[in-house]
Amino acid sequence: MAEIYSNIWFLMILTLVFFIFLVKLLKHRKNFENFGYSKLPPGGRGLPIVGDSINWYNAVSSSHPPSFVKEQVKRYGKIFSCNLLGKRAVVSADPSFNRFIMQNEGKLFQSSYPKSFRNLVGINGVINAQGEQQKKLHSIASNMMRLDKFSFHFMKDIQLVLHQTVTNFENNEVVILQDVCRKVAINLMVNQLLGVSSDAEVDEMAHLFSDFVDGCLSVPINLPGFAFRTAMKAREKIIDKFDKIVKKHREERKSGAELVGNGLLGRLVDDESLADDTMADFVINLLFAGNETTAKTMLFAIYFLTQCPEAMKQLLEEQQALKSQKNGSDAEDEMLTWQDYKAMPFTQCVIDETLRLGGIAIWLMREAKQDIEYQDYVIPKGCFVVPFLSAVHLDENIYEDSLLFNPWRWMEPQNMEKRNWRSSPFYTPFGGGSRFCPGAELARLQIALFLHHFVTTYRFIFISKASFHTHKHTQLILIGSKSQTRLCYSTVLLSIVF
Ligand code: HEM
Repeated sequence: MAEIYSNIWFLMILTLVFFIFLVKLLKHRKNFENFGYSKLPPGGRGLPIVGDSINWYNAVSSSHPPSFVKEQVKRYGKIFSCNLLGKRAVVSADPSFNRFIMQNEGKLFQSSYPKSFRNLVGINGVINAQGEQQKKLHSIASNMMRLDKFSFHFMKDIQLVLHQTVTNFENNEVVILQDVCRKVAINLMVNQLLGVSSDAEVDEMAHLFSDFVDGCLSVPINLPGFAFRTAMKAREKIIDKFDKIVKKHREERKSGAELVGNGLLGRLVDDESLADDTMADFVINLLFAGNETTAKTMLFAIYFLTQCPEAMKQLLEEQQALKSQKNGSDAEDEMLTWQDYKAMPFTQCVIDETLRLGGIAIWLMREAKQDIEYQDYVIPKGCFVVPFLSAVHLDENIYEDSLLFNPWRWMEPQNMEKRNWRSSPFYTPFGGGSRFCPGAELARLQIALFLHHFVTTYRFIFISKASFHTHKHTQLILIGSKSQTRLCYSTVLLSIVF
C-alpha cells in the first residue's frame, strides 16, 4: 500500500515539474516571438529558461577575446540580441552604438545591477544612484579626484604606501603577484580615501575590504559560511570604522587641533554636502570601483611587459632615467615629483595598451528606460543593454594586430585621436558620458608609480607560461631573492634580479 502511495506521489511531482517546464517553454517561445515583433536587433534565444546565460558567463569569465560575443557578431553583426537570465538583452560591439548608450545615460538608459549587489555596495552610492542624485554624487567624486589635487594630496602618499608594500620581499620568498597588486591597490585606496596611514590600521581595513570585494563577486547567498555573508559583515564593520573616523575628524576640527591624515573622507565631512549614511556608501562605492580595476591593470601591465622585452627595456630606460636624477639618502628624497610623472610618455603608452588589451572593465550594465529606436531597431523598455567595451578594443578593423601588446601603436599619428580615453568611441577603458570613471586620473597615476617602483626594483625573465587567457585564474608568482627573483604566472615563470 505504502509503495502505491509513494508511486502516486512520484507521478504527481513528475507531472508538476513537467507542467512548470511546459509553461516556461511557452513563455520563452512567446518572448522570442516578441523579439521579432519589436524589431529587436537580430539574435537567437538560446536554451529554454536559461537563454544564453551559460555561454555568456563562460565567455566573459574565461576567454580572451570573449568567444560568445565574437561568435554572435560573426553571425548577426555588431549589435545583436540574446537572452540573459531569462531577460531580453541587446549586446553591442559597435563604437557608435556604445557612444549612443553612454551619451543617453540617465535619459534613455540607466545602470542596472542585481538587488543583492545594490544592497552590498550600498543603495546611496554613486554606482546605484540614478538621475539628479547620481549627477550630484558623480560631480563630488570627480571634483575630489581632480588632476590639480593630485600633486598636493596624492603624490607623496601613494609612494609611501608603495614603498611599504612593494619593497618588503624576503630573499627567495614566493609571493603571488596577483595578491601583491591587490594589496597595493587596497592599501592605496584605504590610505587615500580614509586617510588611514598606520600599518596596523591599513592592514585591518585592507583585510575587511578584501572580504567585502570577494563578496561583490560571489553568488549572493546570505548564509553563514558564504562569501556574500562575510562581505555583508565586513560592510557593517567598514561603516563602523567610517563613523569613528568621521567622529574623530569632527572633534579635532572643533577643538582646533591640527588635522592629520585627512583623506577624502575627511574632506567630505568638511564639505558637509552629504548625510552621514550617504557618505559611507559614497566612499564604499569608490573603494569598490577603484580597487579590483586598478589591481588588475597593474598585474596585466607587468605580465604584458614580460611578454614584450623591447617594451620592458624602453619602459625601464624611461624609469631609470627618472630615478637616476634622484640621489637622496632616504625614501622621501627618492620620490618622484609631479613633473617626473608628466615626463613618462612611454609608460603612459604601456598603461593605455594594457587597458585596451587587458579588458579590465569588459562591459557595462544598462537597462532601457523606455522603448528606444536606434537605426532600424526598437529596443523595448526593460531590456538589458550591454555595451561590450572590449569587443571594440579588440576589433581587428579598428586596431591592427589587436591581440598583440604593442604600446608603440599609441604613438602613431593616426591613433592620436582614437587614444583620447575621455571622448573616443573606439577607446573607452573608463566608460563615458555621465558615468565616466571619476577615478581615471588617480588610477593612471597609481599604476604609473607602481610600475616605476616595480621595474626599478626588480628585473624579470620569462620562463614558462600556461592558460593566460583565463582572467579569473590570473596568478603571477614572485619568487624573491636579493640576487635572483622569479616571477611566475600560474606556470608562467620569470626571473627577477634586483
Ligand atoms: C584602471 C582602473 C579603473 C578602470 C579601468 C575603471 C573603469 C571604470 C568604468 C568603465 C566605469 C564606468 C561604469 C559604468 O558606466 O557603468 C567606471 C566608473 C566608476 N569608477 Fe572607475 N575605473 C578605474 C579606477 C577607478 C578608481 C581608482 C576609482 C576611485 C577611487 C574609480 C571610481 C569609479 C566610480 C565611483 C565609478 C561610478 C561612476 C558613476 O556611476 O557615476 N574608478 N570606472
